Amino acid sequence: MTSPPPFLAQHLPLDKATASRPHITVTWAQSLDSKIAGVGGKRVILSGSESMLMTHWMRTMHDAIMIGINTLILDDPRLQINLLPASPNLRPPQPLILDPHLRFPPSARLLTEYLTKPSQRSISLHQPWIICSDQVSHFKIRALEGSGARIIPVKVDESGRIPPSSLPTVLGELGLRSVMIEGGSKVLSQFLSCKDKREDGSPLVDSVVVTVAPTFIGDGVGVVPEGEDKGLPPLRTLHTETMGKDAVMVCAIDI
Ligand SMILES: NC(=O)C1=CN([C@@H]2O[C@H](COP(=O)(O)OP(=O)(O)OC[C@H]3O[C@@H](n4cnc5c(N)ncnc54)[C@H](OP(=O)(O)O)[C@@H]3O)[C@@H](O)[C@H]2O)C=CC1
Ligand SMILES: Nc1nc(O)c(N)c(N[C@@H]2O[C@H](COP(=O)(O)O)[C@@H](O)[C@H]2O)n1
Repeated sequence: MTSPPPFLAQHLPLDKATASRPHITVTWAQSLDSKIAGVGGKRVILSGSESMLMTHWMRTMHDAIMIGINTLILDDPRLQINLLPASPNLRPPQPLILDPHLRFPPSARLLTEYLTKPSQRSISLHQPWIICSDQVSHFKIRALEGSGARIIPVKVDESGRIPPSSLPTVLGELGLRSVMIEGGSKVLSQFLSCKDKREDGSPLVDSVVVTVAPTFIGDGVGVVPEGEDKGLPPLRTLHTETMGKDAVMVCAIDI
């Protein structure tokens, strides 16, 4: 595959995205029993080669990619596009980590690769940007900045959470026109269940892309955390594609 799967371009209207109305895609890979990881958050490779390649295409189509701090700690991901053909026109997205308390370990691959391969900066490696609570101490912020990450303090609600509905503003201020939210479970469920609409009346999340792998995990991490499956919105299927052994669904929130 030398260009993105046509259904992605067709059903993710990223060309319409602007900094004042960034496109928000929520995406994950799950088993038939709705799990995204094994016991204790052990990473499981669910996507086959075809759907994983599709995920890398989707990464390069977005300005940014966002994960929760637990996923960063458990998976130590690179969030790269190494499965795509080498091309100066294809860039990985800007990594954003949702990390209210600054638990980000300086040993994370996202940071160490950025620091140790300076020739690849701005080409294939981005400085990790960490979105934290504005209640975090300046001392903690300076320490992590000193390790090489960019820290972005934002307003939190009474429970210390960054309200999902504030994401479009945060993205706009950072000059990012689109984000692909890749997980994990807590992040996915919060963004999917956010009932606040955008200023134009549209749902917060524009696109939902789910890879379903024909496998059962059993005990493990669900798509939504246990007990938090209330208030999830109805979805409308825009497209289903078979990719190797997997099924990929593109949906929109139906409100
Ligand atoms: N199959 C797949 O496609 C994917 C699977 N995964 C899997 O998901 C698992 C991790 O999921 P999970 O444990 O739910 O963790 P997450 O990766 O969702 O991270 C959760 C943490 O992120 C912070 N956070 C989340 N939402 C907010 C918010 N609104 N405001 C502020 N902070 C927020 C909190 O940090 P704090 O606790 O500090 O408050 C929270 O505990 C891993 O096992 C990973 O392998 C991950 C991505 C994709
Ligand atoms: N699309 C997809 N399929 C799977 O089977 C997965 N386990 C994931 N996980 C997500 O990808 C991140 C790791 O990606 P890299 O190895 O860095 O490319 C992981 O942290 C999850 O966000 N995704």
